[in-house]
Amino acid sequence: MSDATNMLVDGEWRTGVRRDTGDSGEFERTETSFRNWIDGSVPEPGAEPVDNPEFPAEQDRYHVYICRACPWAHRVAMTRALKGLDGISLSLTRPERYDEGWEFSDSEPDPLYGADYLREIYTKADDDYTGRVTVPVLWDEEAETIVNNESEEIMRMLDTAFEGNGVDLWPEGSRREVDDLIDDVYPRINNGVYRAGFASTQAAYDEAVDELFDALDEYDDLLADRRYLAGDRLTEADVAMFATLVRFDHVYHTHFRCNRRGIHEYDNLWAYTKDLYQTPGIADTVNVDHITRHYYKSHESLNPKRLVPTGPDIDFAEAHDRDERRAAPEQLAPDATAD
Ligand SMILES: N[C@@H](CCC(=O)N[C@@H](CS)C(=O)NCC(=O)O)C(=O)O
Repeated sequence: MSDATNMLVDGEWRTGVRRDTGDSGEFERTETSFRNWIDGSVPEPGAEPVDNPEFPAEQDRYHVYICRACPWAHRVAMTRALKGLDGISLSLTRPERYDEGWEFSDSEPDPLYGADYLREIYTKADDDYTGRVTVPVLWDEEAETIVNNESEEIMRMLDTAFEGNGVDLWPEGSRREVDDLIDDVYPRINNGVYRAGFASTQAAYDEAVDELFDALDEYDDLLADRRYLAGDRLTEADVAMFATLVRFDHVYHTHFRCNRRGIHEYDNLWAYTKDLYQTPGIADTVNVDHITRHYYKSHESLNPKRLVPTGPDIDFAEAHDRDERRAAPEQLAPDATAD
């Protein structure tokens, strides 16, 4: 079985490139390709800080390209905001992605090079590049190259290599637990919705949906007596989880057919989603209009008429009851980062 994608091949943009995806009808995500680390990053619990003078940890040297619709890019935008890394600049692609891939718009032009398409940023880094042109991208303005385009690694770099004026999302003492949570949430929930949405056989879809809702039920239970996934501190695991939960009812429920329940129908997951949304710095990173426009307009195979549904009528800013599960005091008031 194969499916078509648009990508760079030897630095040239190609549409409709066939990719093998296996016989089972299961969606398989391809690897990303720029995997450098900023000097001083700590990639894993117990690891020595990375020694890489090529990419020093100077905030004003770096830029992140994201799309507000993308859940992987969203983790990076949230980490930047919560950690208070104002020095790292950020810019947006337009939400829709058609045959030309991610585009910049007149209202949000590329601030560095005035590029029309994100693929120009990839070929500036490597004029022979073969691969998908994805967000997020961590760009080094001085070396004029992509440092890394893997969200989990960028999140970890922002958290460990740079001094921000906000909160530490990977606290000593819970690092292993946070990584175990991220490793559990990724296949079952973050990528679980995609496995359901892009399944191409009934069996693959059924299995993906069962696994997804088993995981959601489990996390709803876990959040009954703890404010955040790792206890009473907000961590990278919450950032990763929130990126999927905040998209769920508007997009994954309908577009990816994850419609057994909405997040607003879970007591704890819904209150938790509102709690995180209302954490200073987060709401500015959420753009429901970009989220809905992206998914419903960009995946022609799932939604050929590209109509954007108008519901559901839910409000992330409404009251929740989780305040009494207090966070550690130093985590309560990060300086929100405007972007
Ligand atoms: N592994 C990457 C995945 C990023 C990713 O798949 N981003 C999507 C948007 S949600 C994208 O840019 N897709 C473009 C494409 O596949 O051509 C990460 O987590 O950073």
